[in-house]
Amino acid sequence: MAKKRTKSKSKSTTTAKKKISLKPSKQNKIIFGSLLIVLSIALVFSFMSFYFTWQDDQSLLSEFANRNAEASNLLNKFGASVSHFFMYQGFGLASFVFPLLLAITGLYLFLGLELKGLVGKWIWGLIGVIWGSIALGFFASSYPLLGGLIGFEMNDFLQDYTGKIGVFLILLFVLMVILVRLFNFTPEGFANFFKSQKQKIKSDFDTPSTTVDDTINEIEEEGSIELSMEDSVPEKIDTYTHKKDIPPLQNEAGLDVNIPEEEESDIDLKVEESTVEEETDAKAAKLVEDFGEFDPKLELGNYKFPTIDLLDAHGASGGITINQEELEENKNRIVSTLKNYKIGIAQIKATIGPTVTLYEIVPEAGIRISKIKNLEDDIALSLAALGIRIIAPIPGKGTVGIEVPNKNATVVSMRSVIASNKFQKAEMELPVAFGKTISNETFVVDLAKMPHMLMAGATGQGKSVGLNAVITSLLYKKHPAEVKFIFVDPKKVELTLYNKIERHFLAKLPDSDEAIITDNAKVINTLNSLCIEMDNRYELLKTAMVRNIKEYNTKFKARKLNPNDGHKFLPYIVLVIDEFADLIMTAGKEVETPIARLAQLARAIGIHLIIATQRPSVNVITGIIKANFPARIAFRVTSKIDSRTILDAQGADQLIGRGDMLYTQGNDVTRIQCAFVDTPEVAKITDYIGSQRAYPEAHLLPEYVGEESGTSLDNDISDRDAMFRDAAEVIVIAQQGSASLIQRKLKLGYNRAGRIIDQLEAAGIVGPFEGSKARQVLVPDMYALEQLLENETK
Ligand SMILES: Nc1ncnc2c1ncn2[C@@H]1O[C@H](COP(=O)(O)OP(=O)(O)OP(=O)(O)O)[C@@H](O)[C@H]1O
Repeated sequence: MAKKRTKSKSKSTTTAKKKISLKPSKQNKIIFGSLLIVLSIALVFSFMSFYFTWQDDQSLLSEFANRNAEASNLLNKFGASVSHFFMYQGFGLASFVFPLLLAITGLYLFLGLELKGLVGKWIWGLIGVIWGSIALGFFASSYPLLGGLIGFEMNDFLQDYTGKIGVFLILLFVLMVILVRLFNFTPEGFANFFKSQKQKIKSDFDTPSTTVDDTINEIEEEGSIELSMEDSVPEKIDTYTHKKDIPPLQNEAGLDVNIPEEEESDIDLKVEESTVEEETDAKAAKLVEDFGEFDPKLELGNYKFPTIDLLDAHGASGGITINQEELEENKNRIVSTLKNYKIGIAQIKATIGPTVTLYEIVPEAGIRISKIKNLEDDIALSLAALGIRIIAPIPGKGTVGIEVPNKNATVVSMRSVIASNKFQKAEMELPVAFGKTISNETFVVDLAKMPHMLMAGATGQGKSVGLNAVITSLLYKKHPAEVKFIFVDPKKVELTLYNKIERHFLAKLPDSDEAIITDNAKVINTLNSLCIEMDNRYELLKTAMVRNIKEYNTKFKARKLNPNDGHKFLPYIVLVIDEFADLIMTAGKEVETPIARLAQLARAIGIHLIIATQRPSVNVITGIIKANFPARIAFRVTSKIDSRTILDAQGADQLIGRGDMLYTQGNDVTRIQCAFVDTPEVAKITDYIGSQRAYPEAHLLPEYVGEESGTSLDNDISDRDAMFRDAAEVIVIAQQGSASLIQRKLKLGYNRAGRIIDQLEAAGIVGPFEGSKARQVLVPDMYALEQLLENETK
């Protein structure tokens, strides 16, 4: 029953809604507008004749129903009654405002203008009516017809409380409010108005016919003129052209008839500009109305995101296992250890995390935190546990933190972090769920904001798992149309699983067979191709007049960017490089330069880099790389120096391994237990995605013709570098084909030496590029070189 009632109720509300939303048709608007205009004319006639006939008609007022009774008013009994109501019993002469308001409303309807602007007019009109009737009641109290009954009574009422002077002042104040708010009255404008009037009159006398040019000159001489509004001109503009939203027009509308031509054309220009923009907007709106917003996911519209049951719970029931005894024991050890160093504790608090428990200590008054900091190593030694980290003080808290590993660490499963509310509800571009913090909160960050990530850790400490956690997070949240990965995997085994999702999620060079890059030489081409992609994307952003990929894609989805002009939906590109050390050792500058370039510039256009390395030494993580990777992750490393290299702080050497990691993005260092995702789980996910309908091929990156590809080498003797012969000699004597040797011996720049090496290759003096090794020298000695060069010139 109750259900029925609510049903019927909701039905009635929907029909009511429907009724409300029914817009009057254009015809109805015209009819209603005409009715109001006619009514206003009738009122004007009635009101005007009322002043001549009211005495005659007064006796007839009660005989409205009597058909034979005839009134003297121009509109007979109707006119007499309405006028009596408005003029006599109402507001007197001020009632003329009503037909004016009716006429304006009628015109708005008739011309089909937006009715929003009417509200203000009615409010100001009613204020004007009340003010007018009171003012007339006050100034013409002996002619009560002028102020009407309301004017007379209100005036009387006010005078009883404030006296004549009070009423006068109130009227003056309200007049001021009306002038200032409605007519933008300012003292300067007032003065200027009189000044210009005076000058006009003067010039009228001096030169009877003033040209438009003269007026312009006058105005220019006076500089910028702030003019007060002049009676009905702005109103006219408002009512008939509805160009209220162009302030300059309104302000200058106060000018007399001699508005300088240029000013007018200036205004016209502005109007045109806005209409052009409006036009494109309107076009886009029309397209959106017809076809809906552009949906990049449409091509794979049936794509199903991986389900949570593809991931294992890894035995974790969700709770953390730490017993009270262990807590108590650790507390006692901390207290007694600190006591040995004469550090009293006022308070101690424990926060239990998945792998470590944080004991927060408030030292007794008078104990310096620096003392605890100095004793860091001794305390760690006394507590005799692996993986103790002391944070003195905890930033922003003023307490000292001691992190002690739990005896039984809890595995944080990827399943639990993916299922967490925080990840599911994350409104991020590229959400990454790393794991859980020490306070057992799921740690989710936006890769798009990082914007690049550096990951380091000794072998076997959880780097590959960490990389998989990042990739899995993105696979669970993003559609294949929104993100593309490029994987560089010199170890050839870690990322091969992702081959199955090549046509969904991977990007590759047009000429390559494998999407996952295992060959270091190909990395250089890919990086350079990414640089080209970056430049192309910047160009697109520039033409679209937006600042970043998010704005660009929003604009593209709203169909404001024409695909015929080269615009397209841009997916995010995530470049993942495992074993970066290996890469930098073999290719050096050749990878460092494009990586640094990408890291510096690619954030706005949606290219993000994730670099992982086993060896976080300074020659791998160079200054230029470090400076451009603000987000760093350290798994356990073997030395304090490595920790400093990666985090600019120590602590990574004190981690306990197995996914225990430190994350920093600036100053704060957060300890996190990385989520665990096993290879079989990744296989299940990639199988699940791979079995679905895919794009015809992987996302193609722009083509890049590498300098080392050999195809571009031409053996043009006249084009050779001046130092070519010297370089050849150096190489042959040393029997070592490296550009750096030429650089050193001949004191040349890197680029020039590289060019010379190319020319030497083309001349057959050195062999092709071989990655980490120096090039083979094909000429055994100086004699052979002489002969080779001589033969060339013949
Ligand atoms: N988050 C984690 N939770 C639990 N155990 C983990 C976690 N991360 C890694 N492990 C354990 O550590 C082992 C090694 O991890 P992983 O293969 O990721 O190390 P790695 O740093 O990539 O090593 P390498 O550099 O040799 O590839 C895993 O097989 C797993 O048993």
